[in-house]
Amino acid sequence: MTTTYDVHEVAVPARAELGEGPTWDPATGRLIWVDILSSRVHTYDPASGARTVRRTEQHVGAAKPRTGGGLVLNLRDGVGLVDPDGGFRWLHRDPVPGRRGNDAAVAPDGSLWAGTMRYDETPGGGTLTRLTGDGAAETVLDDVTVSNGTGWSPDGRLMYYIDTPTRRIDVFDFADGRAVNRRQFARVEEDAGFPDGLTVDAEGCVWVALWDGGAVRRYTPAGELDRVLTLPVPRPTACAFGGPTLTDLYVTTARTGLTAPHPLAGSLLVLPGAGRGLPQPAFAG
Ligand SMILES: O=C1O[C@@H](CO)[C@H](O)[C@H]1O
Repeated sequence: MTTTYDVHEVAVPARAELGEGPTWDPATGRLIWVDILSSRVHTYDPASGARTVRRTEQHVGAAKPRTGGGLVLNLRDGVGLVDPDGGFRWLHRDPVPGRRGNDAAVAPDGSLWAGTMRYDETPGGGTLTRLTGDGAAETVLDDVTVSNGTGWSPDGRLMYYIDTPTRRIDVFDFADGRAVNRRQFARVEEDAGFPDGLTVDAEGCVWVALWDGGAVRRYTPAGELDRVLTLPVPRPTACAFGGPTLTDLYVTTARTGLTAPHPLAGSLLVLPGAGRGLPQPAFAG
C-alpha cells in the first residue's frame, strides 16, 4: 500500500535553473546545494534562515563537505577542492568537450563517487568515478548516460545508483570501495517521470526524486514502493535529510526546460519530519 502526502514548505524561494545535490553539513549546521547551470553553490541555515551563494568558475554538479572544512566540487572539467580559506585547486582534472559533472556522493570510506554526463545526454557518454583524497581516480562505470543518485545502505554493504534514462534504480554489493553484482532494485514506470537523485534513510529505505514526476518516492529495502510525496513542482531533482536530527527532507528543484510557469520551480523545498536520515560522511581529502 502506498501512502500519499503533499506536506511541504519552501525553505528557500530561489529561482534556480537546475537545483541539485542537497547535502546536510553537520559541521556548519547548514544545507549545501548547487544550481548546476548557474554555477552557484548555495548554503542554507535552517536555524537562522541565513543563506550564502558562491559563484564557481564552471558548472557545478555537486558540492560536498570535506573533513577539516571546505568543499569538494564536481565541476565541468573535473573535481576540485575549496579550502576553508576559500582557496581552490584541482584534485582531478579531466576535461572532455561536451561533458560536465553531475551528481556525486561520499561513500562510507570517505571516497567521492562523482558522476558525469554529456550536455546533450548522449547515451553512454558519461561516467562514474571513485576519487580519494590523494587524487587517485578509478572509473567505475564508463557507459553512463546521466549519472545521478548514489547512496549506501546503513550497513554500507549495498550501493544504490541511478542512471536516469534507464528508469531504473540499481543496487550493487559494496565492500572495500568496490561495487559489484549490479542488479535492478526498482523501476519507475513510463508515466511517473524519471528517477533523478536519491538518499537512503536510517531504516535502509531509498528515497528517489522523480524528474517530470512531481514527487519523491520511498522504496523499502526490498524495493517495494511504500510512500509517495507529491510536490508542487514538476522537476524535483534530488533529496536529502537535514536539520539537527536529520528528520527534515530537503528537495532541490529545477526550472530548466519548463515551458509553463511554476512559481516554486527552482526553490529548495523541505518536508518537515518526513523521516530519519543517515549521517553523511565528509570527503576524506
Ligand atoms: O540531474 C540531472 O537530471 C538531468 C535530467 O535528467 C539534469 O539535466 C541533470 O543535471
